[in-house]
Amino acid sequence: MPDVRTSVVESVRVLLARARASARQRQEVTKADLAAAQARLDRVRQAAAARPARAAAERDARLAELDARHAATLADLAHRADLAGGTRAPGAAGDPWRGWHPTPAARGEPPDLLRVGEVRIPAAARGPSGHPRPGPDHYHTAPALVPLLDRGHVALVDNVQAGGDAVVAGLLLRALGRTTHGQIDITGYDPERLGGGLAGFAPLAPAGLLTFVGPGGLTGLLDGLVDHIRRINETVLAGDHASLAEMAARTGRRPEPWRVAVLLGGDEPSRHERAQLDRILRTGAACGVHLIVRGIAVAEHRDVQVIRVDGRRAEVSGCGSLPVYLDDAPPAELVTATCRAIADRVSVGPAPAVFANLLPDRFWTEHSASGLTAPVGDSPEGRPVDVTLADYPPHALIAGPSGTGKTNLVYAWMGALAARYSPEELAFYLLDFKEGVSFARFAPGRRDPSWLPHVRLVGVNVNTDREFGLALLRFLGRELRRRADAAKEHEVTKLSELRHEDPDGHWPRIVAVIDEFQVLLTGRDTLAQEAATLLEDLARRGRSQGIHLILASQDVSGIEALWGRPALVAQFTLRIALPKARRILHEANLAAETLPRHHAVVNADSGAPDANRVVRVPAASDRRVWSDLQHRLWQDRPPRLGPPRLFDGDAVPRLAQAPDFGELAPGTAEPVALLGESIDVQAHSARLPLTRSPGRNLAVLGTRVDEACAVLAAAARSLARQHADGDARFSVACLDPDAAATAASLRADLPADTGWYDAEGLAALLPSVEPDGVHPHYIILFAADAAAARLAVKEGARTGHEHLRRILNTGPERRTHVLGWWRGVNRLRDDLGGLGSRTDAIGAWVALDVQGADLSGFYPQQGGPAWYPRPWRALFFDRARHRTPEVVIPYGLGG
Ligand SMILES: Nc1ncnc2c1ncn2[C@@H]1O[C@H](COP(=O)(O)OP(=O)(O)OP(=O)(O)O)[C@@H](O)[C@H]1O
Repeated sequence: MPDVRTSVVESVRVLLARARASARQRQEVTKADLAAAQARLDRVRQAAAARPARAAAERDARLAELDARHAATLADLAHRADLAGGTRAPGAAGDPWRGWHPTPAARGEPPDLLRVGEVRIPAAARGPSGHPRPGPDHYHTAPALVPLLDRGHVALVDNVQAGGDAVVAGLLLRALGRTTHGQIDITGYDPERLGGGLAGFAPLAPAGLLTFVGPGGLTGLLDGLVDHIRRINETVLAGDHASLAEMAARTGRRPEPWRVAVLLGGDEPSRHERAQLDRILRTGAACGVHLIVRGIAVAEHRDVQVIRVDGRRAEVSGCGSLPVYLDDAPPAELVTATCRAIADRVSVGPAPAVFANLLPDRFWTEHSASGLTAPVGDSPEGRPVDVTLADYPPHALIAGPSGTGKTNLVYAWMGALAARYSPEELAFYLLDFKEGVSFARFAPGRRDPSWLPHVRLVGVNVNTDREFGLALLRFLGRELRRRADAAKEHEVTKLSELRHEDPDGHWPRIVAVIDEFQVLLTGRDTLAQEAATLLEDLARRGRSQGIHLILASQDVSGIEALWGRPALVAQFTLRIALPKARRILHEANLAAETLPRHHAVVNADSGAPDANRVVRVPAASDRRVWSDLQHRLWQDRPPRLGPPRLFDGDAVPRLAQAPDFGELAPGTAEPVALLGESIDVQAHSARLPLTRSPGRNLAVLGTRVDEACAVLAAAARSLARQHADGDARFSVACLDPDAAATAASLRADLPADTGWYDAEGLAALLPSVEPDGVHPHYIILFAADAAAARLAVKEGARTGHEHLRRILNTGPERRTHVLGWWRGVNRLRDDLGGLGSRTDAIGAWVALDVQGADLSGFYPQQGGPAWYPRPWRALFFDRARHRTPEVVIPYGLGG
């Protein structure tokens, strides 16, 4: 007999080993077996009691020993079962209702099992006779868990209403608490109590998370679920994954919600309904479709847990014959409060897509010869939505009212592209006409020295500097010609062919992004006209040369600016509409109207309704999210790639940092005065060559002292850099005390023999200037007009003005140049001899706060140039070189 007992315990051990080996999944079965072993043991004991008395002592001793071992094993098993239960039903899946709160499973983590009560395992306690005696105070407990989400279905068989209600409510609440808000769709079919059975969950209904189906609706409900299963199998799992759970574990993405249908009684299902029920029970779990059925008999299936409820007690099929004591129903207020909180969260919007999902496993593996393809977000089913720029579609228009996420979408798209294509394959040129610095993050900054290696140019705060937009278009136009010429040379027409013919050439695809591009095209001036013409040319011919434009705009006006040019618009076949964007899609295409927040409609067919693809756009604006990616790419940048050119319209450039200044050296045959920074792509300086020809003088015009001083000082400093000591003569006259500090600091930087004059000194200097044609002499006049009274006085036979005019007229040919500042155009005219006098001695001028019309006397075209003065900008015109004047930014004073 002891052998039998030993074997009983042994078999329990085996059961335990199996249970552990199968990841404790079948622990409930083990418990059942254990209970059976317990029963067998009792029977053995009874049999043993009938044995002759002389065996009793020995028997008792052995029994006692067995009992002790058995009790220890049982306690150990029960303890482990309890622990295992805690692991398999963590947090909201198993916590007691007191203090319960949702604890959604992490991304990719399975929601696992749900607790319905506790299993009671009788302990091997001893009665007064010394025999073991199971009793209510002598049992071990372990959680009774049932598989639902991703695992199966639950069928309740009960007579007593209250117990079953508690199980349904408990299961639903725990399921809601274990999943991310809004990831479960519940459908209630409760024909007898018309939804009363799920009343506490009603707050989920307005958020669309709970739907009630009326008494006649069972067929439709089951048909709908079967359809979901079919669709998910066909299009979501698509043969790549066995189940949504496996897909989530492997990819971290779960594109479909769980669908739980709660069927609470009703008439006997029809044959069709029963067939559909069976289909769902067989195939639903893999697709996240689950049933909680009560009062409807369902076929036995391994995915179905049957709970036979009898008041507080129940038998749960997974727990064998061990009794289960059901938990109380969750408190009504806990149910409603939880549901309300979930509904509130969901109403705010769907769970956002994730930026990391746009990035490939391995960076820089794609080739751009035939185009650029990258996702901008997920489809509502969770699949990446790829967007292509290639021969077709070549260019994109993005539209959406302010704050709908255009910039964010551009970031997401750029991130996805930059991670796929190396800087050899892709180059970005970025321009933001909005106030603010949204693209500045791509260039090195004070806080973060990294940059996005693909970016060659960033223009920020350019809202008043439309010239910079024009400069970018001109630059791209030149690049287009360069590519077209290279293609011609290789006897091909397209970038893909050129790359094939010239595999060693550097021909990345160029993507130029212009945010708020309409700023460039507004204003019916020559600038807008030239910009539109350039844009049209780029749009038309850029497609085959790998130059792609992405234009973004807030409102209709931007699009309208283009609309006047149908040929231009037609090239932008890729349209991206953010919520409530207007006129970007086809007229009959209203998809953007109903788009939720952080979504976009991507349409690669000029907005035709059939080509709509809805995209959930991830948050890519967050600096941390972005800088992680940027740093990775920056670390791997090709060594030859320097930082991008950053043009910041709010920044004041420095002469000392100007590339053109750095290149100046003594010995230049033809000295050049640098006047300020040109508004162009390469940060060149505006140059005034001081050749030996008539008119090579400079007049700076206007009342703004700092800017005038800045221009003159830059000119003088740059000239000084081109002459060895003693090679050239500098004379500085400062006639306005406000300019004294600048003039003095300039003088300190010029050769030691630089002359320094006031009005009196200037009057004495001018008659003595006799150009020798060998040594250059630069006469720098700060506020020349302030000396007018003194220069009007004769010095010998001539007035100071006459000497000045002599120098202006004849000096340049003999290497003597006047670089002067006059505080008004008329004052310059007066110094030149008054109205009607010749102005050609002033071959170049820089206008500050001077109206264009006032410059007409110094400008070849009637009416003067179009110039509306603005702070720290100047208009530079050189008769010898300019057709139209150029806007320059004076270099900052002080270094
Ligand atoms: N898909 C998204 N997910 C999360 N947050 C987003 C998303 N798109 C935009 N946002 C956030 O919304 C705000 C506005 O976005 P964004 O600046 O991109 O809009 P915009 O259309 O460019 O606006 P504006 O035209 O005024 O510049 C930002 O704070 C951004 O972080």
